[in-house]
Amino acid sequence: MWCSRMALRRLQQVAVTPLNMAGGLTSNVQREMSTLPRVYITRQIPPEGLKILRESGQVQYELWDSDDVPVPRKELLQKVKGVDGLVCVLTEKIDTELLDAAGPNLKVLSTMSVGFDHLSLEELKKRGIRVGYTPDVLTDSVAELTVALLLTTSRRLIEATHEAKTGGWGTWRTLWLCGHELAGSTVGILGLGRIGVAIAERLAPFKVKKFIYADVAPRPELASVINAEYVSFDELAKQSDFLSVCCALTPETKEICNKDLFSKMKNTSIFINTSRGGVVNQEDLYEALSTGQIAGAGLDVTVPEPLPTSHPLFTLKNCVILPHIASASYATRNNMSALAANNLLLGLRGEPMIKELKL
Ligand SMILES: O=C(O)[C@H](O)CO
Repeated sequence: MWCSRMALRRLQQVAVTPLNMAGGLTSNVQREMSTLPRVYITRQIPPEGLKILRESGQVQYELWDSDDVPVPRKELLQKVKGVDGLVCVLTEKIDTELLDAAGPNLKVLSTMSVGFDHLSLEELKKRGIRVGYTPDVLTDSVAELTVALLLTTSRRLIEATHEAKTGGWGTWRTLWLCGHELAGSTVGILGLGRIGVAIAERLAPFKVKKFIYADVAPRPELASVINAEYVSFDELAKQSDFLSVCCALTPETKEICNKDLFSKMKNTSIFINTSRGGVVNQEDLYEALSTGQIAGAGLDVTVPEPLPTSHPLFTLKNCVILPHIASASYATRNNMSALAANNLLLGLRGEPMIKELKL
């Protein structure tokens, strides 16, 4: 079964280019098209982006035509040889090995993600490769999911549906399945950016008493939108009833949420992470959750992804784990794919991209 599915995928992995889609072209047109910049797309991205590329007439592209399995590394290293542009998603490591395999033609990389921890920025910069990414278009979707995860965790919804379905629902009980409420609480944001602000804006109507945030430096403009107070990392841990992680994963933030942070949090606090799993030391989180150091955790991101079903975090009732779906709405994923396509085309034309990383 596995073999035949793999074989099918191989068959699906077709080159979709303006050339082979047009059919019956004159040799002049064919010659013209063969000089178009070559682009490899590492995933079957949502239709909006593909449509933009197809209708641009500006590139010839080939894609790994599956959304279910990532392109195998070996295949990827072959396919990128000599390309002018590359569209990737967050599962592909764009590192020295890959850039060497691509060679000197590669001018533009466009990732369909706001996160860029899968990219070796230094290498890209060294080689003068421009990089597009997809912030802003996913802010609403990520904020919405963060609120859903926070409420699911704090009000113990997964446990509750499980009890209801499996016979644990006896008489109405006074303290059964009690959780922690947002009204009157202090919400802390680690890393205040667009997404943190959007989360706070959505939580404010739940009668949150106070928003606080920690970051490398105060961000008065953003903070004023949600009336948030800048505090130290320690104060963030101590004061937050709900702590939402919104910072990017960088060498500085790697495992910044560890024993030290959890030990300072209240044992009634809820920890939420919708940024990157690498920001958290998962052994320390397990310890904090299993010993009651903190009340609960909601994670949309883990290390690794997928998190093996045998992972100890899955054994905990007070840990809600989602499979990295914060931006997963049809509208947002299409917008991300359109932005990634437009960034690529602009980059290949030598024009400013809509959203370009400053390297
Ligand atoms: O980096 C991103 O774009 C997100 O994690 C995907 O939703």
